[in-house]
Amino acid sequence: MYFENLKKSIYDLIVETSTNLPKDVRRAIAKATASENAGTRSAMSLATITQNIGMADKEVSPICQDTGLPTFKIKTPIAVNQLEIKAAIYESMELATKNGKLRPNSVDSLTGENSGNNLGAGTPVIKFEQWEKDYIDIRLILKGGGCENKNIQYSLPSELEGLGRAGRDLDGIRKCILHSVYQAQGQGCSAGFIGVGIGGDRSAGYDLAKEQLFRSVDDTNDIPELADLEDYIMENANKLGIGTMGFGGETTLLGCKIGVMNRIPASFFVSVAYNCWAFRRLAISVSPNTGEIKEWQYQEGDKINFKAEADEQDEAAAAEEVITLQAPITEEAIRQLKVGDVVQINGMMYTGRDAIHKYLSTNDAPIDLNGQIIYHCGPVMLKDKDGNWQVKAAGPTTSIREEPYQGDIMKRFGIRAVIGKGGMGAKTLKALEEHGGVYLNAIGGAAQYYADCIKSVEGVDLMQFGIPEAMWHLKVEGFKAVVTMDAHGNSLHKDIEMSSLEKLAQFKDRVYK
Ligand SMILES: O=C(O)C[C@H](O)C(=O)O
Ligand code: SF4
Repeated sequence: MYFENLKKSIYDLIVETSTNLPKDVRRAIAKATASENAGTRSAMSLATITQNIGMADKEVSPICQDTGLPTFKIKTPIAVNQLEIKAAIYESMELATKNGKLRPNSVDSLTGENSGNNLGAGTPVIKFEQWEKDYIDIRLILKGGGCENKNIQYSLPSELEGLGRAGRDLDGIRKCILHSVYQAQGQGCSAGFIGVGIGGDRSAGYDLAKEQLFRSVDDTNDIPELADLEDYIMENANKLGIGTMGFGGETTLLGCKIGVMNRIPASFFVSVAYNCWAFRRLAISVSPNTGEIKEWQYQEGDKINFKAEADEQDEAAAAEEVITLQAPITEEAIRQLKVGDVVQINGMMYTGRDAIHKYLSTNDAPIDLNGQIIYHCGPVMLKDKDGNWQVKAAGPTTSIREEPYQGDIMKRFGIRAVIGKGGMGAKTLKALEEHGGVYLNAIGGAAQYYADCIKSVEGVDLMQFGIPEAMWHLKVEGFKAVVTMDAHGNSLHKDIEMSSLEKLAQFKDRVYK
């Protein structure tokens, strides 16, 4: 019975972590929502984010389609069999994947093959420790790829853009942390949380940074200097004006936790783990006798329940300014759009992310893409009992990874719009101008919100790349996004990057002696 109970406990932990955002994280998001000015793109994004959290609660479905690299941290009393816990984790992971609570996310690094069940070399990550207490503590974090790609490690001393020299002292550490928030821009689905590790070697430094993400958002650091630095960062990183999704705005950072360990004389690392707003981490205390859950962690304080429905008044006000796009779209219609416009899409869109872009750069498209829309998205899909595909979660992925291919592919196939998040670079911007195309920024992490806009799955191509990477043909209604790069050479991402760099430079002067 112990093993069956243990499996159930771990399964419940996985499902709750993927679908139900912790209370401390909800409070931080609610606070950001209250501080954002009404009518701005950031306020609109936060409204979608909170609605998405409410929808995930209601549907018991993934908050974000990227259920990340599941990482378990486990503490066991001396006599507990750790191999049994590992076996229970593997079985629960497989079941959670089969039930659409996790996206199949484990990919062979050499062949690109998706294992389909979230198991494979190095996945999930499981770390054990022993302790003297009489219960098992199991912590789980589901950290997505977009924010993981924005982690950064500094080796001091270092020259930092906007901030100048960062030396081997508390002030140098301060500069690194501010810089880490700047360099992430909106790409890690800001507003984000950061865990910082000072010291260690390169791997221990990142481990320490990630360990900080297991602290409660509302706790206070035991080390007074670091408690002060955490407050300083929270106050000042929010002056960078990056805002939700990098649209500009008041809140860029939702939490900052800093840990320290010794180093060796020659090395001085500051490692930063960036986590998106979809900060999914929970923990349980489990009985070593029965395998049952004794207690859930991170449950202090009030729980904010966000509504799963849009506010009707807000909707009506927003609808007045929304431009409707229906694919196939003409070049003329695209050239009329400008940065800042809010669009809603009705009709077809086709998913394409890393594998598809690489494929299309040397192969023909499986369908006619002329005038069509590409959506940078790797959804969670499940087959229902009649054999039809159902979309379980479908938010955008970080677009910048497609920068080497995007412009050429748009021109070659006549694609008029791409939807993603975080923006793209100079090469794509130039192609948009030459060819007549737009980049549409969707709200990162809003996987339930967008899944709801998808009315049917009309087909799928290139399934050999696995579920997240295949080309899904989706029929959508009222799919909202913001034009952040237009056909006139304008890019909101470029503008925010420049203005935030200027703001970053205000923090150049020494603060700590
Ligand atoms: O893989 C994804 O679906 C999204 C990823 O987490 C990202 O932020 O780009
Ligand atoms: S899409 Fe955004 S919210 Fe989802 S895992 Fe990636 S960074 Fe996080």
